[in-house]
Amino acid sequence: MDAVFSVPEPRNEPVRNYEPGSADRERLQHRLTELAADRLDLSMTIAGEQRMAGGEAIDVVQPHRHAHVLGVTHNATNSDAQAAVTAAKQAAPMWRALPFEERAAIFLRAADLLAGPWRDTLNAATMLGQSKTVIQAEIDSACELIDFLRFNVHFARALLEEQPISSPGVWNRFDHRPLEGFVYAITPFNFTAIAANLPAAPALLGNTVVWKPAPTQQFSAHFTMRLFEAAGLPPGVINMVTGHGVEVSEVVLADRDLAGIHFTGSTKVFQYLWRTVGENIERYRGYPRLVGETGGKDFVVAHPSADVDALHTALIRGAYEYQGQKCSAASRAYVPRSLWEAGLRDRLAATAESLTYGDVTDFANFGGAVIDSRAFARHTAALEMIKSDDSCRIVAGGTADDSVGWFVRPTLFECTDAAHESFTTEYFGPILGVHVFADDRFDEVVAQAESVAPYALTGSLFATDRRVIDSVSATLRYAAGNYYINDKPTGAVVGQQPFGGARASGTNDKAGSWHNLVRWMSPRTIKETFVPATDHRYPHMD
Ligand SMILES: NC(=O)c1ccc[n+]([C@@H]2O[C@H](COP(=O)([O-])OP(=O)(O)OC[C@H]3O[C@@H](n4cnc5c(N)ncnc54)[C@H](O)[C@@H]3O)[C@@H](O)[C@H]2O)c1
Ligand SMILES: N[C@@H](CCC=O)C(=O)O
Repeated sequence: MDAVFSVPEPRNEPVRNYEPGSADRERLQHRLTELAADRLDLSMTIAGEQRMAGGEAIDVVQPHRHAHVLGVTHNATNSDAQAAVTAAKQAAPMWRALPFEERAAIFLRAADLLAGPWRDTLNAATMLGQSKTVIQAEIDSACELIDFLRFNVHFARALLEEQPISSPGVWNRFDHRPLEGFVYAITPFNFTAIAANLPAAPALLGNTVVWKPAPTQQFSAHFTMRLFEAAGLPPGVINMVTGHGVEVSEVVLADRDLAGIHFTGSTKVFQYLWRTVGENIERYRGYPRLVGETGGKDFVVAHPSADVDALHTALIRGAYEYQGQKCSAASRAYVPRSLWEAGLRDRLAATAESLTYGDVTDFANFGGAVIDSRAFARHTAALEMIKSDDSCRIVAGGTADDSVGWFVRPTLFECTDAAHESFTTEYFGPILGVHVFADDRFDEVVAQAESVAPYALTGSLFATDRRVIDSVSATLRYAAGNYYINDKPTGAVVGQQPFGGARASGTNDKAGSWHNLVRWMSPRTIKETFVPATDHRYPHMD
């Protein structure tokens, strides 16, 4: 077709409420029951074929009811990884030859399928497999993923329009090529939307992908792959391998055609990937693009002028929604003594104690369980360390119970030592430390908070004094890639608050924005001269 297409204008997908008695709630409950009754084979998908990986079996369970197995997956072996790499390379010429509009249509169709008939499936799978409440699943596996798919098309279309200027007699053009080779997408357990976006964004731009989801997210990843297929994604474009990834990386990171890594997860794993790519650098055809969004130690700083009601809600939601398992979760707060002792401490403690964590299929619960036994052990160790340290004092929670599910109570503790390891280490659970300071030490506390942790992902300032907002925002300019004024540090919306952090938190390539998409293109500059020179001499030579 000869046309310069425009693409549909994206709008953020409205969040549904699932109130008691609503049709949305009834349908979702039905799907929850259906999915919980199954025990799926959670296979790989390579060149469009589903087959079980060759390594040891891994049970995928409900974290809030760990005896309930949702499905079984297997660790991918070296030869499974090799098959996925081969499939990605074989599909590349077909996929990159397809016009952008055809590729975009597949992802726009996936968005519409997810907004409609697939919504309950992805939400139910995310609730059961990752222990998200209905609202946490809805903002992730429905709205954020729909937004990623639609906004990526919009931003990619704008990037394709970027063209150089031309002088008389010459036509200069950019050919926005996909990368030469394949992309390795490695994704975390905690967001179904991130897991889907990491392979989808490079694929939209014409790259083929080897995708390795987290085993603890494999249940919703399985349905995500089916969604892409239902939308018309050709075989081999996204090849999903299962398991822990160690053997997959042995093959993928050594492959000459590795063109990029799209990673979200812990800082430690990203540093391993970066280091290994560095060690292998002479093997590759080019320089692999390394995009990684990683851990955080996200802060809330309160000024004495802060609105206490807003601060209270932001701390509770920011720290305890999804059991503190958002990379953006508030895990350290700095609160002036005047606010703390005038009632904020008691109020926060009472609210934290009142939060119910339980089976997420009971819609009355505020939260579920932490993801697995490894996370549970990390949190219980942190709680023991905090309890045994004289500079810290538990104000609420502090207990955990893994008899039915991996439950860690919402925990609030005070710590007099603002450099304590609990203010620098990411635990990734519902554990919030508060450093209470004399009001006249505010500037000193902000300066210390700015760089005490190695991360720079999200952070919030609560203040009503405009001069304070101005000066603190300047001091904290590099302390967070997503910085909030009078709001919680979680809940970024695609297109509105492009997400990502710097320092140890990642490469800050802002998922769901053109900043990220541009990493998956390798422009070729074309100069065409209409009437080329026919004499090699210059006028000054006459
Ligand atoms: N900055 C962000 O946008 C963002 C978003 C979500 C999560 N996170 C971070 O992710 C972490 C939690 O997620 P997680 O527990 O899934 O992280 P993780 O680092 O343990 O795992 C991430 C992925 O890497 C895989 N992996 C581990 N070793 C590997 C290897 N050698 N080769 C290939 N793959 C390998 C895992 O199986 C998983 O798929 C937290 O640190 C959190 O802050 C960051
Ligand atoms: N984008 C999400 C966090 C993603 C990481 O887990 C938020 O803003 O809360």
